[in-house]
Amino acid sequence: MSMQPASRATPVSVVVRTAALDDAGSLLEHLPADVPHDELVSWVRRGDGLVGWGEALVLETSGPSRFAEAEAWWDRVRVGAAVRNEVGVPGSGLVCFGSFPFSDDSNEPARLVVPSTVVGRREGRSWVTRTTLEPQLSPLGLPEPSPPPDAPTDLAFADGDVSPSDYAHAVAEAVARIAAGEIDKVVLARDLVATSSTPIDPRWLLRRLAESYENTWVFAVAGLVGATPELLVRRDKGLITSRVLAGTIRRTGDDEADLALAGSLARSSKDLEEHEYAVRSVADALAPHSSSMNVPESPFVLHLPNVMHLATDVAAVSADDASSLALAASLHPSAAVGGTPTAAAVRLIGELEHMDRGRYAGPVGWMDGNGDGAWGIALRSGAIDRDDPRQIRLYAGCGIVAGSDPESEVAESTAKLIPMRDALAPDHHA
Ligand SMILES: C=C(O[C@@H]1C=C(C(=O)O)C=C[C@H]1O)C(=O)O
Repeated sequence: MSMQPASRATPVSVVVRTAALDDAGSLLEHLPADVPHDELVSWVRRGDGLVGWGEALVLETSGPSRFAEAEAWWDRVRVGAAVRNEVGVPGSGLVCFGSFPFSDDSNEPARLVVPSTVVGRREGRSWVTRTTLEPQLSPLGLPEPSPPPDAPTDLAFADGDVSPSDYAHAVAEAVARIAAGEIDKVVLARDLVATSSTPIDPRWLLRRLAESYENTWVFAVAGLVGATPELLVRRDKGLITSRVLAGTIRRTGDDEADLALAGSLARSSKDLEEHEYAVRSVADALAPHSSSMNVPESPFVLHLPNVMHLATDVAAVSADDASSLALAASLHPSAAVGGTPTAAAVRLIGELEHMDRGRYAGPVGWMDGNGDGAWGIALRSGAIDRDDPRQIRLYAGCGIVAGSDPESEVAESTAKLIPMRDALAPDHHA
């Protein structure tokens, strides 16, 4: 591992080799047991995506300039990299993974990492990439499969910095501020701490999440693990896409009742209004970087096992060379996790929320040497404690608008915690 200060002065040199594989099979099953858990990375959806491990290069950065510093660092790595890539699709060749704190003044740094090994799969093509600091004649095969991960043991949950009743109070105060005309929408979150008697293995969580949440991107970067249904931005050659979510309903478990609820969600003026704020914030941020854009007029209902969301897929044609990370930086924080208007909403979060979100609700994802990549919003996730990996902090938040009810928002946040709570639990099949 090597720490690189952010400066444009010198290219960072790495040697990158990508070779095609016949079929990578299940990506998550390649993650090895014998590397430090916080060095495992993942971005997987329905079997496609990238997993990786080991740290060829790492950057830590924080504060308001964290995105700009990450971009500058990536430019230096791109310039200095010697790449041999026989696959040539986005995500092959040089790749970094990253995860950024939500707030400019978080105590937690952003982490960017170029893994030593990445295994990728996209539309029937598979590959492996090795990155080293010196040219090396290392074999480009896959490691022997590791034994499967163990479940956490003796799991216990405790309130985090924001208890459910603290949360209800904060929501009530936010509703008052909205009624006073200070702001239109603010997203408030709370946390929950889970403790196991053994270190929590991200491989366990990733497999469990991927099994149940196929409509999500299952991610891990530096101990932040989750399954997000919300894609902040993807740049794939010239095409930019974003999946915006806002407006939520809890599922009952009864399919027929849930369908009726989905219908009411699609007609609810409170949810449609909340959704509209979120879509507009994304379309406005992408406009300067695109030549044409498609914003569907009305949202669809995205079904997840725990909740349903109003969802809109925005698509645009890239008009400049802004990288996927630069686009993510210009979109963050969208109204889905900040509020409207953005600056006032972020200030109100600082005033009412009483916790450090860390990397929850920040961009998480990957980028390749061409700037293509995908960045999700780190939702439905938890951060494994760096000093005590038996502990994980889970987060969930809700968009508060005029008419939001504190108790319903507590219940909605509880529903949003289900994916991680279930993923931590011992296997129900066993
Ligand atoms: C903030 C979260 O979710 C966001 C808030 C939503 C809402 O309030 O309806 C819906 C999806 C996400 O954009 C979270 O899951 O923690």
